[in-house]
Amino acid sequence: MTTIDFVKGHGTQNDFVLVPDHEGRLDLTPQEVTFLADRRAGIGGDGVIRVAPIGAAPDDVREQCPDARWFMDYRNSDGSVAEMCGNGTRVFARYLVDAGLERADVFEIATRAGQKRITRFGDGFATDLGPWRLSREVEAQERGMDSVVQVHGAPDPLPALSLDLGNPHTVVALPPSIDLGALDLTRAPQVDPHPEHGTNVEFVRAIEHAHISMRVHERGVGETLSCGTGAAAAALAIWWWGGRPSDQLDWLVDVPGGRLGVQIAGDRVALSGPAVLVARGTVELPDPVGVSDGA
Ligand SMILES: N[C@@H](CCC[C@H](N)C(=O)O)C(=O)O
Repeated sequence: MTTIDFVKGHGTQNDFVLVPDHEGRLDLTPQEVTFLADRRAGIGGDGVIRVAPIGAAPDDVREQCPDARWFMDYRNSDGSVAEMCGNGTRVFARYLVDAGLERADVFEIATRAGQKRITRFGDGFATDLGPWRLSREVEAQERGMDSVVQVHGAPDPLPALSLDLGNPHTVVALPPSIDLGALDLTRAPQVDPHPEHGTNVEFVRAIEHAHISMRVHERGVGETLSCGTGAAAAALAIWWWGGRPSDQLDWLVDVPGGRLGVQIAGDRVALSGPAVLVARGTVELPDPVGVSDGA
């Protein structure tokens, strides 16, 4: 039986189990991740974040992140690895600062989607998510959409735009006839064409100038109460469809778990919002499947 420390935190109720691994010795298996993320049998979270020193990161991550001291090793609750997690970067930053591992107001962290700059911001942190791009540039420019999404609660497939923020997103602007709250996201929306590596799907309703609300179905998780990269993708898609107005670069994105800020700067985008740690303790990891102590 292996006992490990954990810290529980969230950013706008996108919640994570953080696993401090300051020596870089842990290698969490998918089964251990699903156990930690399990809300009944384990601790519970949308994702699991191992806090590892940069020296313990994969070679390609270390090469891309020359100024980072800590690696955010992010996994979805189903045990899959994701390249990026926007809310996760802010909760990871909260952990590093509270633990005294980072003392500056601005510092870099390493992710599988490259180095991200963190800045202290109000009661939370802002993350420069870096460059974003349309996943299928040519078609999207011509038609403003590149796929369709079928979701329970909408009678017909809805046009959508795919964006890459280090991880994949598909954004749907809901027509006025469909209530955002009426969508059934207990089942995964069907995206056509189906992205090879899956996608996070955001459903968006405009509220007013540069202010939207959103629900999300996350790849590897299900519906979550917030998604940071998803909020950035949603603001970017609405901005794109609106003709990229130069006076609409600072966005508010309301999610079921709170409110996020998104700042667009050309081909880069930043995310800001609160990040809190709420609990800490120790947990015994279950024995690996098929291994018993012989008792
Ligand atoms: N909640 C995250 C995104 C987490 C990863 C995502 N589920 C994926 O598989 O890409 C965020 O705040 O960005």
